[in-house]
Amino acid sequence: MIVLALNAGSSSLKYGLYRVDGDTCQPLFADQTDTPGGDAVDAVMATLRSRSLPEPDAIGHRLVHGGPNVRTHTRIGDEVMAHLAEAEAFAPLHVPPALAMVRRAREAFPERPQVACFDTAFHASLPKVARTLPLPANLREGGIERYGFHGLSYESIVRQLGDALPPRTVIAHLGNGASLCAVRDGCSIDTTMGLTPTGGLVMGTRPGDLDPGVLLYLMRERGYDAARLETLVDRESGLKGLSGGTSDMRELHAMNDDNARLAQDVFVHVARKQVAAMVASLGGLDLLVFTGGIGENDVVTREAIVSGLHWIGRFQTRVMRTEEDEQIARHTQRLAM
Ligand SMILES: Nc1ncnc2c1ncn2[C@@H]1O[C@H](COP(=O)(O)OP(=O)(O)O)[C@@H](O)[C@H]1O
Ligand SMILES: CC(=O)OP(=O)(O)O
Ligand SMILES: [Mg+2]
Repeated sequence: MIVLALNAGSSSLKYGLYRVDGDTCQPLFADQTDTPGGDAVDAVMATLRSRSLPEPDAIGHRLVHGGPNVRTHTRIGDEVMAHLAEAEAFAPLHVPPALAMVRRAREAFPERPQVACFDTAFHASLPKVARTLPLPANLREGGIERYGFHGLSYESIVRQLGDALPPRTVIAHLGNGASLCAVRDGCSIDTTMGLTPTGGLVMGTRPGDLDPGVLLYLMRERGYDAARLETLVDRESGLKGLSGGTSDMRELHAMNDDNARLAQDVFVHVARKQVAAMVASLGGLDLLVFTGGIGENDVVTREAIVSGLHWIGRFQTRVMRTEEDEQIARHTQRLAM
């Protein structure tokens, strides 16, 4: 089966065409553009056709959030579309452009199966104590809890490791968005992101964990409303806010500037501290895996994080390529059959 995998992230659309047959997933073409959204589906199809690549038999979409009601990868029908519309509110940076792509792909290929693959699915195994946010029951019952994200990336690392996966692993997905996952015996038992992909580590444009009092202060004393706060925490904070310019780690390394240095130092400080938190949840550490654009390519940042963790004792470190798109293709083939 030929599968088109569409991975709409916060800052890019990555996509790949795969021939999936049982356990083998052969890449035929992969590329990325910087504008996820409905129009991107037509642009991707034009590129594939211009290269005389085969037409997809099925299309798989990465959805960062499925809301409280959809937490397993699933074939897309009208009922799922209604749940996805609800999920927009939980991840306004990611879900609206991804959903626009689902709508356009369903319109363009009404007869071909479409599959939604969720970042939240891998974290369905979170124990109650890790899932629960310390809020009153009426809010918790409304689905306000820790969902966790980057699940397709974590799944792909667990799959690639296979029998080499030790009992206690921390996976660090460090890209534009960044999070950590504590994996015990192949299952997520803790993770740094929460209800939305804004929490946890310092990211390209998101702050990660922030004293909630900061938001209250900004509302009360500085007149920020919800829309202004959303822009602040989704687009203006993190590495970009700290450096006063770029969210791109490569550019930060190349700059000779105090704020650029501060941005890198805070990124490393928080990542190191949160790795230690994941180790505490696991009760020890056998393997630390780095993945994502920064995790895979940035030896300086990796070494800065690991050099502050030697007190943990003996553990292995590995750098692995995230295969989110292959993971989407595999699920799509399985669910489209
Ligand atoms: N060689 C490199 N050194 C340092 N950072 C890198 C390198 N290559 C990529 N990056 C960083 O990876 C980040 C993008 O990660 P990526 O996983 O591609 O993002 P996305 O979340 O959009 O999928 C950017 O901050 C970029 O600067
Ligand atoms: C969940 C998330 O932050 O995704 P990305 O890293 O693709 O922005
Ligand atoms: Mg990504």
